[in-house]
Amino acid sequence: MYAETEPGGAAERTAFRRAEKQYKLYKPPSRKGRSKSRGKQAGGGGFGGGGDLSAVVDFHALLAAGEGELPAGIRRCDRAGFHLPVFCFLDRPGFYFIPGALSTEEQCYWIRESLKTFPQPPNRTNLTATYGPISDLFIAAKNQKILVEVQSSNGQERIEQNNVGENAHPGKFKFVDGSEIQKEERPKSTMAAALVRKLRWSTLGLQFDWSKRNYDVSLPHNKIPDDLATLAKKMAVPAMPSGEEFTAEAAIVNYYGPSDMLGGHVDDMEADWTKPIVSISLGCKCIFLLGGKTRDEAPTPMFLRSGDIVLMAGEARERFHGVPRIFTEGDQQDISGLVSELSDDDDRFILDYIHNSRININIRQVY
Ligand SMILES: O=C(O)CCC(=O)C(=O)O
Ligand SMILES: [Fe+2]
Repeated sequence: MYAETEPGGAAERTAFRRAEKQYKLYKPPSRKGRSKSRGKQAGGGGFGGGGDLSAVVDFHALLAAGEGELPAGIRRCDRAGFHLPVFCFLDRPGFYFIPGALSTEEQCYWIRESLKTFPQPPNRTNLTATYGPISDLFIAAKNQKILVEVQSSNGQERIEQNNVGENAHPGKFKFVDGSEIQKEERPKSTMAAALVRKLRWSTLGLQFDWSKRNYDVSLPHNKIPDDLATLAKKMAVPAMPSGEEFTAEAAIVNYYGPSDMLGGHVDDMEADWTKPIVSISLGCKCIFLLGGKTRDEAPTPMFLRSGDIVLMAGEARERFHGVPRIFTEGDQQDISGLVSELSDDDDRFILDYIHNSRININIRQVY
């Protein structure tokens, strides 16, 4: 999603790139090997290397261990009046980690919203450039619809309108039932379920323009949903300048499949860096790298799990960060709470999706 700016060949020249590569290529050890390394996971800062996860900071383990057991460089920075435990790094001011900030029920709610509501026009997604605005993608996927091109680029109708049913939308593509058209009549067609899998991002509120790497205020947009804005305001408190309140104006929702990663980048398109980015993790566990102001500085790796919230404000806004690895295999996802909460038949599609996916909602005050 974030363009790789370094030319080919530069991939491993920096400490950040090396860490990215090492974690991206990490393979879980065999069961025997895994039991040997158990208990080594709550390491301190810095990238230990060696192809294992022993250097990855595990804030859930630190929370369980209690305050006396914190590794050097990590401390609690709970805020009076803020009801959740907060961790931070002594040498990374402006970065805050709130483990387990959301209940399982809240996580399920935001996963549903991320799949059903957030990709709805006028919000744009990575699919918009190819297919135009797509309405009700999630419902279409549940109903096994197919998206077909109904008008070729030269303007000719490909399919008679009366075949299309009620799901027509204004672009050149429409959802149809598989039974409604012959295979040979589908010059360009994709299962709606496959398109849900191809979702990589959606943008809420002020629309971010990835090609210009800036907000395009001329694009039509809805304001951030009230409940998301309220959540962000509440969770931003530990990182806010005292006496000020966070106003959610834009959000990027990232959807990660099994081998997806987010390359190291800095989010610098918002005017006031004293306000945090409020970043919510949902679904499969991942490794998050928090680096320095250049890629030469070795990043600190940490696990992000479903329900964790990270805040990046002030100096932390200038730090490279990224997600080199999500854990979709076997027992590594840490989504057992979600699995039991999503046991209704109605949630089957969501459960199938989240079994090997991660969603991140990061909310920003732009001005
Ligand atoms: O997925 C994440 O946790 C980080 C996302 C991020 O850094 C971004 O969208 O700018
Ligand atoms: Fe970011």
